[in-house]
Amino acid sequence: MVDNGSTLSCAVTIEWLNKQGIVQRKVSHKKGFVQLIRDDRREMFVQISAEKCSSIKLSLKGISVHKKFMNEGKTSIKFQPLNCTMYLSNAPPGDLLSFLRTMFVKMTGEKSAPNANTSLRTQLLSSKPQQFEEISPVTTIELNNAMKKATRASDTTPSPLAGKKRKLEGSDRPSASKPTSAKRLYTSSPISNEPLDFEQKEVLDACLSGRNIFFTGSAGTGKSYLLRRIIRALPPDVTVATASTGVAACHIGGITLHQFAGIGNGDASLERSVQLASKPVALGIWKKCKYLIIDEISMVDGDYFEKIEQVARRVRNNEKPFGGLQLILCGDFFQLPPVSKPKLGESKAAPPKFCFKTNAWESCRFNTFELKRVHRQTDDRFIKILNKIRIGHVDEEVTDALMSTSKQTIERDGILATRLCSHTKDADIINESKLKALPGHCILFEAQDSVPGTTNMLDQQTPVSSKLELKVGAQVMLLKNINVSAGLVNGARGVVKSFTEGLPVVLFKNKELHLKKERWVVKSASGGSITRVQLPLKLAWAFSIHKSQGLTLDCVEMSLGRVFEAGQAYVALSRAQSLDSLRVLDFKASQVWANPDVLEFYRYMDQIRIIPLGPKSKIVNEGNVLRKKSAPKSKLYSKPLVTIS
Ligand SMILES: Nc1ncnc2c1ncn2[C@@H]1O[C@H](COP(=O)(O)OP(=O)(O)OP(=O)(O)O)[C@@H](O)[C@H]1O
Ligand SMILES: [Mg+2]
Repeated sequence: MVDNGSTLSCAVTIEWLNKQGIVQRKVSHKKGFVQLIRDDRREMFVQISAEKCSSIKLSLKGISVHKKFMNEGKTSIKFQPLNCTMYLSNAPPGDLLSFLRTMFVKMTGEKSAPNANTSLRTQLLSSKPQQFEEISPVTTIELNNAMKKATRASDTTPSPLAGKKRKLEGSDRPSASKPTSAKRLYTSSPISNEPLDFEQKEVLDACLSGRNIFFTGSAGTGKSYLLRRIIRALPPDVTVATASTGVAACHIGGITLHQFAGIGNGDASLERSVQLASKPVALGIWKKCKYLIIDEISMVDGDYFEKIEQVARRVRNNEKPFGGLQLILCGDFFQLPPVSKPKLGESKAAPPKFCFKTNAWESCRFNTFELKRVHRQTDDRFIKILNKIRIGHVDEEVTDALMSTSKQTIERDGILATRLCSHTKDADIINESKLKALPGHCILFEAQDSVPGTTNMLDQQTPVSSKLELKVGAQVMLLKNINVSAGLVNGARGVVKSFTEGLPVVLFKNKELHLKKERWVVKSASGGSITRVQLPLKLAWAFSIHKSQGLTLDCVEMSLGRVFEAGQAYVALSRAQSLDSLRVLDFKASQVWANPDVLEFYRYMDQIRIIPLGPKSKIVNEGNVLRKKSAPKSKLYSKPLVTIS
């Protein structure tokens, strides 16, 4: 549970060593409870308890903490005077971070505590038994004081939590932009830097209550943002974070659903799929997993979803839905559907089958939530327009607003708009030809991959490619958050101005940045890590709409004449942050439609109130797709169909 930071539930092992360094006593709890407390002299202790065991108190005087793996839910605390070490593992990373921060902040403030100087003699002479109390939550003042002290003392005096080696984490990296673990203790704080809105908090609490959860919401409501927080609130050893596509998986630090399931593309028979999932590595993961998280669920094929549900029950030997796993799914079915390919011998692909149409979905009995507060856009008018487009509703207001963007100048400081294309090939051709047309030589940046033979896999699963060619004048996009407050975030657009020491200098919105290589870590299905080191850039004259799903883009233009999927126009338009940073070249109402199955699904979802389509609507069913033949003008359509509160 996320709390005030003074308690932690995780696996705990404590080892006491003798003078020769040999373990003379060891205590291990798979489900331990660790709490920060202090006695009446205000001395801080950590208390370790577990069911049916007596608790242990260890004084926090003279400790050193190894925090390098805190993001993986692991840390060790060495109690020098007691000659013992406590190993914490499988801790929800967010909780562990709060816990370490509370410990650090409280210990930093300790010297000024009023009772701190009470002499030991007075204490010993006192007839009162030693009293302990819980540590109170960290206040903003305490946090700021601790941060100031840490900054002042940096690099000279070790902090109370400094590890023995005090090696800056990441110093072996080619980039200096990764914060140290000590700095991350403050900056990646789940309370200060990554606030959740009320709706997001509600979903987080529901996820921690053990129920199967599906949360949805329009583009930019912070679904992926919240998912990252949920992942950090769950015990990492038993949590598998996945997404339907490699890039989306990388975005949340996970693997693809296909990698996790280990049954190939799911076309094999159930028996064969069970055999595949029963291979040692795959089986180990299936059995260990307790929480299965899937982002961009709209793109998971229904048949595949059904297959993995059956496989889960078989390999986990448990007849509950998904073999008793807790499922946390997230996505917006009004965005891109599963990619359906023609079956062998057939010329046309079958209409996409969504997960929500399967028995497996039904059996999971999801608690469903809809996030309504949009964070990507702030302009209410644009949000309203996007919400209409989402459900395939185009009226005069929508048409006028989008058509009026067709001639506006959105370019600034030589940064051109990114063209979103309905077909991947078109985007590739535009990028290649524009780069070729620039004067000067190309500089090639090749990725360094930690495991040979993983180039294709890493091309799929990281946003950066193995080979990147750049010239002065190249239009690029930043692929990592470098400095959030300065706007140097994933999706920021820029132009290459020069090269210094072989590395590009890029001008982003009024901000020049000397780029360095960055590291991407991809988890392999067996739990290992594969890394790619590359510049966090990609050519950005054009992108495919499919590749843009999930992104927030600075400055975009699009021609939607050749869109071929329900929701494709919505995905493209909703990447923009405002109408001022968007140019739609040839908008027509016919480019926008929603899938009728999706409309039906949302209509009946508990939390969503959809005003029924009226009899005057000119909505025609074409196969599996709902197309609007003309922009309806009736009064009925002057209201958005989805009520937005
Ligand atoms: N509670 C919040 N406070 C501040 N910013 C937020 C919050 N939630 C989300 N954001 C920001 O809003 C933007 C959109 O978030 P995110 O990409 O998670 O949305 P999404 O719902 O996953 O969108 P899409 O459906 O397009 O994938 C991001 O820049 C994110 O950092
Ligand atoms: Mg998202």
